[in-house]
Amino acid sequence: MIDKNLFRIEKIRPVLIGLAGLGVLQALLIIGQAYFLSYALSELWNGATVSAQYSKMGLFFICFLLRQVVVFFRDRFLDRYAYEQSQVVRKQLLDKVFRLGPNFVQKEGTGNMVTMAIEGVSQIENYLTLILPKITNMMIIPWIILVFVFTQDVRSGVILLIVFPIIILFMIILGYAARAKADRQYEGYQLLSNHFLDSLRGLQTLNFLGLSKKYEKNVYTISEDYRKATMSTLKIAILSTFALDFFTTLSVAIVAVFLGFKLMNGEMLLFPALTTLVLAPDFFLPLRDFSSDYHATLDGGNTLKSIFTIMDQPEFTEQEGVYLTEWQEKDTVELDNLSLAYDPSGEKNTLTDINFKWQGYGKIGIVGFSGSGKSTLIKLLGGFLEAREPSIKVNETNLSHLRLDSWQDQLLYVPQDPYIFHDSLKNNICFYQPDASDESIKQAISRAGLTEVIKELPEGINTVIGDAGHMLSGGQMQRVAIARAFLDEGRQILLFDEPTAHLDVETEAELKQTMLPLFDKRLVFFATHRLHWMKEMDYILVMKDGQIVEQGTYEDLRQRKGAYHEFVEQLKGE
Ligand SMILES: Nc1ncnc2c1ncn2[C@@H]1O[C@H](COP(=O)(O)OP(=O)(O)OP(=O)(O)O)[C@@H](O)[C@H]1O
Repeated sequence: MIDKNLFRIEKIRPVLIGLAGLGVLQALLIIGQAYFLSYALSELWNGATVSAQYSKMGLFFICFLLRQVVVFFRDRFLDRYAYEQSQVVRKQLLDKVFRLGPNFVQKEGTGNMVTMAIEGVSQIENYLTLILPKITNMMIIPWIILVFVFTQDVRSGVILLIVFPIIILFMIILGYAARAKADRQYEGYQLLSNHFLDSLRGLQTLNFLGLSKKYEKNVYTISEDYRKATMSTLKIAILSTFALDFFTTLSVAIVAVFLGFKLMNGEMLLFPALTTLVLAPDFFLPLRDFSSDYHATLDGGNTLKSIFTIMDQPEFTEQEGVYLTEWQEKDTVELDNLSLAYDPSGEKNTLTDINFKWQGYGKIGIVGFSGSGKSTLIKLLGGFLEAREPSIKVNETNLSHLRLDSWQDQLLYVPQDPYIFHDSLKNNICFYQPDASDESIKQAISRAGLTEVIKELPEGINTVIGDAGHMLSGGQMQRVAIARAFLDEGRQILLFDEPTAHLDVETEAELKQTMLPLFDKRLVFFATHRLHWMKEMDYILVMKDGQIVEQGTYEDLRQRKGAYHEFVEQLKGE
């Protein structure tokens, strides 16, 4: 019944112990309330004066007030604790997602990740605030009350004791049903989040293809499924609340009937009978509280479970103490029979038996058909992916991945679709070099062929671009990424993944002239379909089905008439 994931929340144990202490205090105050109220009423019944009952009534009110004060301060503390811990969970989640890298986000879905980190974390806050006091109260208060009831009337105690497990059994059965429904609802929620974001992103394409109407239906169906799952969870929730209310009311009524008979038969005095009767609803109250909020917390519990499942995802192998010095002429990098899979637990490799060695600076071209593994190789070199074995050798160091600050700080990565932040064009260009001088920014802009583009922007270089800002074309975005590269001359290792795929031939030819000098005295990996770049490369890797099928200099490959030649001929034929 208690969610194991709760124990993974920071400082939860002292909080639970504190809540248990408050539970004991509340139970004593409940008993105090019932005791003094019943005492005063039975004295009045026996003919005592009202004024003689002031002290008992005063004690009753003190117990009552203290109980409210305890609950008030407990809830205030829990609100703060739940807020703080939900922020901690959010931070842990984001740190973990950063460590797991972009492939993980791709696999899980960006929409799902975003809702989990924003709305999901609020659900966790709600979950903690509701569930923690309910659990501790349920485990403590009824038992203390029960012990007291036994001291007053054994038969009533026995009735309460028998009914308690029956209600728990009902709660478990209905709870399982509700959980199954809530799990389905949560899956629907994740699907809906991903689907919604994908649809928004793809709206332009869908419109273009004339498919937006058809897709509208798709979105409607998924939303409807989610609505149905929510309604079905609610049905169970309402049913279980009704069942619990019915059983607890029935139990209190049975206790009342037995007490009534005993009173009529003169087997019992009014005071213990009244105390027992007043206490009976409070005996069941924590159980009802727990179960009525249980359904409201299921989504929070599910989010917590999903977040901890992400936290448990295996990370890249720890390579502590490895430090790679700045890349120089003498340095070597070697991939020795390297194999890699996006899903390391699966059999299928994306890259297989990759062998390649390079020393010092140089331009290495990577060519191959779509899906041959070029981007994957670039991502491996960028430290975003891990090989199956430690098959990467940098100088004398054997590594299974290059996610090392000392390596990544030297890198400059220009992907196929560079990410443009919602920020000014200037800040987007200064991404790697926030302190760059205006002069060097201007130079980088000019070399990346962005001068004319900037002239057309309403606020020039200070125009806000990216999502919800001024939109750039694919080619312009690539040029922003290339301008980043021009600006940061300190980085020695450049990784280009189709950096000119969105550019027209003329722009590309212009850019090529300014880009080539950037490659001097650096280690450059350049993946592309545009074969004219290969003439400029010192060495070429030809990839097919995740393997390097041929490698050598441009001249070598041309003369060899092997895989490269075949690739060129096929491209010509297309
Ligand atoms: N994130 C991913 N998860 C699982 N498989 C992936 C992922 N990214 C790529 N793949 C698979 O890995 C293989 C190689 O893809 P990769 O993107 O490296 O090819 P590529 O040669 O760069 O293609 P392109 O020229 O079209 O960019 C493909 O079969 C692709 O489906």
